Amino acid sequence: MELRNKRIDNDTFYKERKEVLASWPTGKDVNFEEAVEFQKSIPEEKIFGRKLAQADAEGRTLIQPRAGVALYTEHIKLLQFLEEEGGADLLPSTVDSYTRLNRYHEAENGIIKSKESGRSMLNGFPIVNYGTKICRTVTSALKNPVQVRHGTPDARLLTEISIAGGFTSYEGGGISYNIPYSKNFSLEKTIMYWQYTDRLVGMYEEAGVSINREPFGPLTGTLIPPCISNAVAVIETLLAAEQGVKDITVGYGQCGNIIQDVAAIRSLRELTNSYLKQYGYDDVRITTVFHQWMGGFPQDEAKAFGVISWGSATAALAKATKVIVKTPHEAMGVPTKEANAAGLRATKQVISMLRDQSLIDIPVVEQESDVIVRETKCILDKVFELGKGDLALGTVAAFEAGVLDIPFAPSRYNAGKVLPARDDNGAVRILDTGNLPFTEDLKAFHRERLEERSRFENRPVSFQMVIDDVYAIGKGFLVGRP
Ligand SMILES: CCC[C@H]1O[C@@H](n2cnc3c(N)ncnc32)[C@H](O)[C@@H]1O
Repeated sequence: MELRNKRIDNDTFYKERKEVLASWPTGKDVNFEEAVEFQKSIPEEKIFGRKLAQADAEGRTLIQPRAGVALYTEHIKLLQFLEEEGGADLLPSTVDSYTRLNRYHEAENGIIKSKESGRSMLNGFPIVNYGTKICRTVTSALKNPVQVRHGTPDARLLTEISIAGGFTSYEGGGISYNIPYSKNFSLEKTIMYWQYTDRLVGMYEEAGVSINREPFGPLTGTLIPPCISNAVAVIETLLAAEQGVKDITVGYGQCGNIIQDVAAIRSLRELTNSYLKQYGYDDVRITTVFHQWMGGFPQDEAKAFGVISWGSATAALAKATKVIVKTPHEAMGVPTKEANAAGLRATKQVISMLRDQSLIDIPVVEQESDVIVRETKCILDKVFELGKGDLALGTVAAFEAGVLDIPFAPSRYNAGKVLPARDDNGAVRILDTGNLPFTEDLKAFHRERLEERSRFENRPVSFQMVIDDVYAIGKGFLVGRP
């Protein structure tokens, strides 16, 4: 089948579905009609998109951790602890790395070794190996809505089992789970794989079951200019809407300058809604998610709580619908349930204290947001032009041309020409725009902001600034001063 941004027809979908469900034994337990009935039996308060919509209407920010362990009995205890002791409003199931690479045999071994050793030998929850029934045991044991979080380029089987298993939200996208995660995965292939995922979600929607979708906002999580992550979020939203998805949460990873971060969320919401309207998708509900600091974390737990609280404050002041919470064990690895719950409580404390304040309409945020909107439009207009109106084709062509270019991404399909660096206030600017289709005034804006830093630091604008900014985090700073 040729790549096109066109709704997959039923015959093509069902033919592909046969292969997908046959790719691991647990696929045979998935029955669409039965799964629709199961999803319809899930109580209202556990439908992910409903809880997001309610919070968004009330201007509240919900808190959600990442969490996943190998043994499903332990995974239930972990998630119950996070909602009881952590106060999580929304729950995850973070999938292990083997499953993300479709290496289910190794995930199986991980489960066996975890049983033998009594500890989790996987860095997440192996949904495909457990299958529909055990996933339903997990999702039914919890009070709050549960979302599948992962990083899977080919997530077709994972989607089937996740939704049949009672999860009501699903993260990822054909760009955001490929370019920042993989070296050799063809972008054309992963966009098509994720059109399958979104078509399946569309079919559940048409059967009366609403599943929330969440493109992965932070990308490589390292100095990503908001216009680039916003462009990817809008593209994945439009591709999903074409397949019938109706409930989407667009996301962004904290960069560190609070004005820019608030403006990023404001512009992301504005851009996503305006492009959906422009392309005729009038019935898609949009919410936003802010990811707490995705860069390196201090080992010292007190300092880690400082970073967590700073991200919580930014999420609240940006009026993000949801914030993804880090833990004081971030520098060490998979957190204990106690550390994970502590991160949640610290976050909720700050979110609650700031719930009556907002920075989204202050002039400096509006100005920054306008710049991000203009930059993102330059990129998206070029993407459509390269695709001669077809967004999927335009996306592949845009990466080939470096019109879409994600800093520090491992993928060989990524040009890697764009070089970000922080300005004197720590906002992420673009030192080398590579082939980004910016207007001259936008290029001048970035140059001026970096020259301001150069004057302050008495050194030329150079690649050294990029290196210093990457290393600054480990030293507890944002701007890498000489
Ligand atoms: C792109 C997401 C990276 C983040 O995802 C966290 N993460 C990964 N796996 C788990 C897990 N099994 N439990 C709790 N957090 C987890 C990492 O710490 C990192 O912050």
